[in-house]
Amino acid sequence: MGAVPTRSPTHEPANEAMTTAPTAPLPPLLAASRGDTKIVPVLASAPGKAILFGEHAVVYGKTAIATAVDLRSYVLLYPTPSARAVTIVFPDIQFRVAVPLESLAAFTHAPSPTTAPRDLDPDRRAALTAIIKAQCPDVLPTQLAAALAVLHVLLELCGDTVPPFTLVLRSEIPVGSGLGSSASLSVALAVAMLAGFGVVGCSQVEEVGAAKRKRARTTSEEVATAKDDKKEAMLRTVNAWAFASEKVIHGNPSGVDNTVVTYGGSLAYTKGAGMVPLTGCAAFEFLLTNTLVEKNTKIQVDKVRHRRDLLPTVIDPVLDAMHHLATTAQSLLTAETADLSPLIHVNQTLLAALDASHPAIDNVVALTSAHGLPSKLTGAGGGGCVMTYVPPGTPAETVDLAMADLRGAGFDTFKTQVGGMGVALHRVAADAPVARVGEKRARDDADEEGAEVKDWDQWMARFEKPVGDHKICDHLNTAVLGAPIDGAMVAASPASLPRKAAPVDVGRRVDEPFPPVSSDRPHNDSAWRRASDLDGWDHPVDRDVPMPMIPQAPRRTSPSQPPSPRGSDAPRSPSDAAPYVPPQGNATSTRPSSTPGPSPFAVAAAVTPTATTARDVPIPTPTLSPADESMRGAESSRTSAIPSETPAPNPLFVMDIRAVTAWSSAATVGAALGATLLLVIMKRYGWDGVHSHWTTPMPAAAPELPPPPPLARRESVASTYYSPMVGVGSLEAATPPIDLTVPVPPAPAPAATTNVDRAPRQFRSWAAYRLSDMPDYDDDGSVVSLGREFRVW
Ligand SMILES: Nc1ncnc2c1ncn2[C@@H]1O[C@H](COP(=O)(O)OP(=O)(O)O)[C@@H](O)[C@H]1O
Ligand SMILES: C[C@@](O)(CCOP(=O)(O)O)CC(=O)O
Repeated sequence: MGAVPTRSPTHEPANEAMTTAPTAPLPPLLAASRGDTKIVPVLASAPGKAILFGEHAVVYGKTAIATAVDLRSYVLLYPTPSARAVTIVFPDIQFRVAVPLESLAAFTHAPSPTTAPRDLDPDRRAALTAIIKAQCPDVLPTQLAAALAVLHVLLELCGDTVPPFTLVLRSEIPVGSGLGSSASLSVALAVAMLAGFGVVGCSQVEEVGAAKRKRARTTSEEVATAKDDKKEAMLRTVNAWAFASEKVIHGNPSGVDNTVVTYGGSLAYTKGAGMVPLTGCAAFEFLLTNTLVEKNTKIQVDKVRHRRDLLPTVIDPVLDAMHHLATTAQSLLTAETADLSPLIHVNQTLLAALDASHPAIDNVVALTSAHGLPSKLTGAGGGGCVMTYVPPGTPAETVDLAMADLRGAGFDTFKTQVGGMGVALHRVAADAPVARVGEKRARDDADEEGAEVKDWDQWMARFEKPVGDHKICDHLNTAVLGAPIDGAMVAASPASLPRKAAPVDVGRRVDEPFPPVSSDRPHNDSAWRRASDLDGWDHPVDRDVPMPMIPQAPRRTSPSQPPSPRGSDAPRSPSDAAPYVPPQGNATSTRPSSTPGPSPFAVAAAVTPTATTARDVPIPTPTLSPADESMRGAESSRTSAIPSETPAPNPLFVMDIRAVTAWSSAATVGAALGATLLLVIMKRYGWDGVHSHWTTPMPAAAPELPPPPPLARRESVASTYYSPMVGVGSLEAATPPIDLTVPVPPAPAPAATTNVDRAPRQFRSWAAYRLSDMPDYDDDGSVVSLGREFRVW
């Protein structure tokens, strides 16, 4: 199937444009209301993202391909007139600060809602940091960065007339793992602020409603054009403000993250040239695996920049190659049976050349390659998440086996699809306490506002609580008001919404169902504690009610180092920095007593017959330049989530790796030659998987290969790959030995050979997402979708 472009192919570079000139005519609401700024309660959300191709290269003007993913951040904003403060609450990273309004009054400047948000200059950054530290002396850099982003956006919008309000952010996106938690925060924050202060939202809703009424009298094309213009203007505004927030957190982001998070779907993005929505291209499934290794985007980007400065003639061609991969992928994505496997594989290799990978990432790549599924890091790398491409026609069992192996190795993994809803506003269902008062506007008199605050505070307590594996919106019982993906912000909302509306899936073709999506989702593994246990945490409700625990992914901890809050990217002193130690093959450690025992996946993996384990996979000891050394010293803790005995069920892969290892050792050259000879013989006798083991799983019948020896007992499921670098979150894989007395089952049938040409097409087409297929309003005016993809929660 070919591409089906449905709208103007290239959008202007909103990120850059908005930094210099106004791009969207905005109501002069704030200027008019200076001294009397009001805020409307808002719940907004934005997705996470995955970069499929071109991370890092995109910083240097190369093209990247990115997609929204189905994990979201939610920002709740509501007035708190009695507080005389701006209260910022980040439950995911255990932070809460109440900034007195008086301290913000010093920032006298004209608000800029009708122009571009400015960058946060160093002086203001220092001043705002001092204000936050005056309230929270122990604030961590992670917390500080996010709080600064909020205050910067706020001051740019309001100048010195900041009203008292509370802002709460909850996220399903693991913090700092390459899935765009900061971009999602920034976009949700931007739209919540812009809508809360009336810059976008209400008036546009009315105009969209008017467009609907006009529709009977005008051609649908005219209406669509008018709506598209409004939608585009709003999205550009949100994107520009989100970019300003991203810059506060990261310094010099390329803009790809906030753009894809704002618009949703998938797109090709080139800094300075804008983005091209990828419509009409083949959908495909992929896995996201969290290595649970903390990474820091800024440090990763600095590291690549440093390497490029050192070796420009070497690194520039690498970046060019990444660009070509991205543009090739862009074309291939429109092909009926495109197989992106080689591109994924090469991109990962190039990222490793930039020193953006990590042993834990390499391990995920190895584990999935053993099943014929190519993987690459996604985002900044150095930890974080890995995306695994599932080529069209891959048997479901292959994916399941790969996922079981990944989980058995201690990684978080889940299935997802490219594309998804961008930024959105939500409406609370009718029977929720907040819905009753939510219809009041901030222009209500003081008494009514008092009642409103009370209810919002109750609801905020709900918003803060963990929700386990459920979506936050399920927990909150809200509905999406409008999803401005390629579209307008908000449509007319119904008078009342059902408690939990049935999903509206506007993009799905009935004859091509989605592949099943795992209910297993990553979540923030922030340590939820009793509210009263948190320093400086003045939770208004449920103070003494124990907060339910989110099931924790096992954190790897070094016995010598105390655990620290997740997400900290606090710089550490060089003396704290442990040297980079190569993997200890026989290292054992113990799982912390609080850590749950091995998961069913671990046991399942343990009984999988396997001749070798992931421990045998060599991890090269890096040769570091002095500059790299110092960079590593300054880097946040890097921990390994790699267990010692992860089954590697594809013997060929293991053999391959061993051959490489052997070649690296003069003493085992003979073994390497023997292994090579064996491969050549196997190739000679018709096994053409030799050259492409990473794209083609082992054939069903491979009589040449002896069955792997049974595994009757597994000594441990985790150990250390290399010692933790420094401080926070330096957690080591640990588990007590597991006594497996269960009989060893027969070897599972190997996965069938993948043949994309013959494989039935199982993945639906994105053509269903075309704007022209987009649903419009229901007759009763209650349909609220304007996006390319839309659902009611
Ligand atoms: N749920 C959250 N609550 C508060 N701040 C967050 C949250 N998620 C992300 N952040 C902010 O974003 C930063 C992580 O951004 P980044 O390193 O780019 O990771 P990612 O790859 O997930 O975007 C954190 O240090 C924090 O400042
Ligand atoms: C490395 C980079 O290309 C992507 C970073 O993504 P993330 O912050 O890891 O989600 C940086 C950028 O594009 O600004």
